[in-house]
Amino acid sequence: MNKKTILITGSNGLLGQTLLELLADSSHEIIGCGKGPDRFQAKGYTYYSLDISKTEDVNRLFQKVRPTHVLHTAALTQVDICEEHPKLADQVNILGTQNICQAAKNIKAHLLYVSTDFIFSGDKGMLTEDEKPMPPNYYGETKLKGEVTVQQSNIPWTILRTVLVYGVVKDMSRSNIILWVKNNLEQGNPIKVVNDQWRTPTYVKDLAKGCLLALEKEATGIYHLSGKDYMTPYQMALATADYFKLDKTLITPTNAQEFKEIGKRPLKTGFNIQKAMRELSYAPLSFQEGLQAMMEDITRFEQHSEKTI
Ligand SMILES: NC(=O)C1=CN([C@@H]2O[C@H](COP(=O)(O)OP(=O)(O)OC[C@H]3O[C@@H](n4cnc5c(N)ncnc54)[C@H](OP(=O)(O)O)[C@@H]3O)[C@@H](O)[C@H]2O)C=CC1
Ligand SMILES: Cc1cn([C@H]2C[C@H](O)[C@@H](COP(=O)(O)OP(=O)(O)O[C@H]3O[C@@H](C)C(=O)[C@@H](O)[C@H]3O)O2)c(=O)[nH]c1=O
Repeated sequence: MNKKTILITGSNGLLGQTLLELLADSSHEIIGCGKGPDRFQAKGYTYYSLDISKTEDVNRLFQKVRPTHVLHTAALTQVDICEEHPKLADQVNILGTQNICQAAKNIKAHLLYVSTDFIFSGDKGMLTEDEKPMPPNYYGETKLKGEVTVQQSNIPWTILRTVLVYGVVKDMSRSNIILWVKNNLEQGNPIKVVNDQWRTPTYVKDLAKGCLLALEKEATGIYHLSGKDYMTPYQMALATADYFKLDKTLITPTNAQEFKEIGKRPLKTGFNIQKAMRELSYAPLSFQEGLQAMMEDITRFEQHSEKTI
């Protein structure tokens, strides 16, 4: 196998830290980069602080480490912040991706860009890769602009779209619905959860494995990498309560009409993952298996933190 130099942007994030964990014993050279200091703090990679919106910094790092493959996960992922602060979203998700694209082009690297179901309108679920994008919020618009930049880059490119990622890593920059449900129910807080949005929730390790399958196979084009169960957040919340043996009566169904979020969420998304299963041998866990795997991750972190106290 030819040795690769894999640079991961946003390596402090949920997906980024999971990738670093899966690549810990890789024979390739692994480069992590993110805003500020390294928050994963483990072995097996070299970390550089990099704000992707700083064009010169991006060029300097790429010229220094000369990655053969770039896994671009960095983004402003808080949908409501993107809606309220569009210029900040532009800086990170549009200019940042332009910077990564140009720097990758200068060294002829293979660019793999992680994108989202939020580029789609929400009129139709279980979407294939050729569905027409129509973003319902500003975050989705910026991620779609990133896709267009990548597709026009004239270097080997891969777009890896995913949906409602859940999981746990050492130091999280944002929560996710499963952790949010679990933590609220453990504290006895009543929660209202929408039952008219539809997703295929994705366990973060499945997503990371899918990204690495595409990278190893040098696959190009667009792939949908998500979970395989088509569910509402309300169903996810009930399943989470059942799994962690928490009080389901604290969960009340609501709908997107009543539950107002600043950035409009698409009603129906969810991905048809047949292409990734066929061409990448992608094989995600079921939601139940994902909860089990996440539980094991949480236990491992709790044991690790007891050791380090
Ligand atoms: N989470 C989800 O449900 C979904 C995510 N995606 C996509 O997957 C990718 C990874 O998401 P996920 O890991 O969940 O999100 P996270 O928010 O956990 O990770 C994103 C990372 O990007 C970093 N980042 C933000 N701005 C910059 C910047 N200017 N320069 C460098 N790094 C920056 C963040 O830094 P910091 O930690 O300092 O904030 C964070 O570590 C994203 O591209 C997202 O659009 C797609 C669909 C669903
Ligand atoms: C906080 C909250 C969320 N929800 C529902 C609404 C929403 O559909 C779902 C997820 O909640 P959030 O709004 O936190 O997640 P959201 O910002 O919708 O997550 C998105 O993140 C970006 C990065 C993506 O790319 C998307 O694929 C998607 O995963 O849970 C409730 O029903 N009640 C609540 O109180």
